[in-house]
Amino acid sequence: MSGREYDERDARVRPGRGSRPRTKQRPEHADAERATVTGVDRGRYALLMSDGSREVQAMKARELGRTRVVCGDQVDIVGDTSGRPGTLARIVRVAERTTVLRRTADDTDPVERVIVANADQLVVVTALADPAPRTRLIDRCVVAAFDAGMDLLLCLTKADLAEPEPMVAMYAPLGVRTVVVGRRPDGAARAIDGLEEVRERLAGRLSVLVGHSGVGKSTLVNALVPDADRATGHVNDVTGRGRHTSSSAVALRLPDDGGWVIDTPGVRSFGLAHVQPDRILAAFDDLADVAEERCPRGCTHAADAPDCALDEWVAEAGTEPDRAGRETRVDSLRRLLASRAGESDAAR
Ligand SMILES: Nc1nc2c(ncn2[C@@H]2O[C@H](COP(=O)(O)OP(=O)(O)OP(=O)(O)O)[C@@H](O)[C@H]2O)c(=O)[nH]1
Repeated sequence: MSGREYDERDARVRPGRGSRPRTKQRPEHADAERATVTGVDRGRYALLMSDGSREVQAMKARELGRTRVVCGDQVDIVGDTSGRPGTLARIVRVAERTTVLRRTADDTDPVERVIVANADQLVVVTALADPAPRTRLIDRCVVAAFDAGMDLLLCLTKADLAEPEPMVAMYAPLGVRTVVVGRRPDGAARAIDGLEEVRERLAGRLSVLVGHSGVGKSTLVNALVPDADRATGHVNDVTGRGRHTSSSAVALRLPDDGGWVIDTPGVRSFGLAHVQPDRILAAFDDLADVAEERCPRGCTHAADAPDCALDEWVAEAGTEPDRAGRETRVDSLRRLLASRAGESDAAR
């Protein structure tokens, strides 16, 4: 027996579930380090530390709940950030995104999901021939880029097979910048004319590449990033889950600090259902003014819209070149409005 009296210090209280004090504040993780997401595969993330020092594999911390983490995201990580084989860090924060690009909803997944974050340029790769250019994807990309606040670059490939002028002329009225590449006559696999200009356009930016199968996107990526096969942000075999699936996005760093490209294999278009037609019209400020002042209420501005003032505006042009210029602008707007509505090339 001790010589002192019992007091509350002697009472051992085991708090029940309900009374356990819970921190309302999430832990701050002041020691977290910043990294860029370069690849995603079923709950595992490939990251590159912001200082470029090492690649790290990570998983999402539980506290992030259902927050999606996508390629291009800036994240804060804790835990084992050594990047040594077999280690997994934890992602505890996702930085606010400057832009998001959404994949189109499809039959297997009716939800439009964010697939890339923080990209500032959308590069639509289109062959001038073999396969013949299809404008629908380009038009949809123009809308997606405008809506996401990204620049659009049209990269025309296979210039050795067809002249680029008609395509360049078609997109110039929309303010779309174009680069043209093609295989050199000597035919060497990685010898591509125009590659330097592409590099200049990509320098210092985070660009997303999109294109139909067979347009030469892989050829371009391999020429830009000579070790692309190794440099892909694939998730390694920490868990035996294997490589990224072919449809997930992968971020690649261009040599000599030349920027980043995100390749989106299997992603052929982007969701536009959330883009309001007014937002598309707003991209054409001259037409938006006319529409606001003179179109009937609820006008769709489509080619078959009754009393759409844009047709009058074209007819009013004083000179022939002026008229042709106005007509091209109106046609472009209508093409984009139709592409948002999901009309096919054939339907138009
Ligand atoms: N003539 C010519 N052929 C090219 C050029 N670039 C690529 N090709 C060929 O076009 C075919 C398709 O090229 P890829 O780079 O595999 O095309 P991709 O867009 O990556 O296609 P997927 O892998 O299906 O997504 C290949 O046979 C290439 O050799 C070019 O500039 N000129």
